[in-house]
Amino acid sequence: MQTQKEKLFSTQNMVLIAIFTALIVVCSWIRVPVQPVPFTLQTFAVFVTAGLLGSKRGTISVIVYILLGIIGVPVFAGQVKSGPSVIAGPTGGYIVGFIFTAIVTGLIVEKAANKLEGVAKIAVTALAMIVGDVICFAIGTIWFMILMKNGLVATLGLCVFPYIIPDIIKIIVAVIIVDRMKKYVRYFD
Ligand SMILES: O=C(O)CCCC[C@@H]1SC[C@@H]2NC(=O)N[C@@H]21
Repeated sequence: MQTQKEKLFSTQNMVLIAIFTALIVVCSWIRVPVQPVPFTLQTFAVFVTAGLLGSKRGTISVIVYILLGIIGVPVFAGQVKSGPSVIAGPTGGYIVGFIFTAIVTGLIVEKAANKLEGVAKIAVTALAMIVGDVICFAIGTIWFMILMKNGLVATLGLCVFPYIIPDIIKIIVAVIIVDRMKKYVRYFD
């Protein structure tokens, strides 16, 4: 009988975690490098990862992604693309926020959405991603304000407003992908 820990770190789960870490890396490279905050597909990747793998495995994928960046692999999207200085920089709050996005989105999907069917399941999956995104933006914005000594309104103009419509589109696409792909990943649960 496998313990919870052995199950979480089974070979299948390690492979899944590696695949989804790679997805986050690739989605970080797909970016429009505007300053100070680039447009990227990182949140999309975190939504899909947490939606398909759930809270624990999804969060581990995000943490592995961040650790890769911290040790120097160029996986971040900002001007400086790796190293601890990125976390300490203006977009570091979003990167830390991805961890909480994965925890919260994964938990809501596991505990609520996966127990539902049809439209209700899709609606709760979308809600899970919206809540996760709001948390990421909140941490990213507060981080940016403190670091850049900016006011709230100016920071919202730089860090939130331009990204709302793109992030809504990402959520719609992520919900469709999670809905269609869930049956393949459930095999490994
Ligand atoms: O430097 C990094 O790697 C982090 C960049 C963070 C970009 C944020 S994530 C939420 C929002 N949506 C985007 O497309 N860009 C910002």
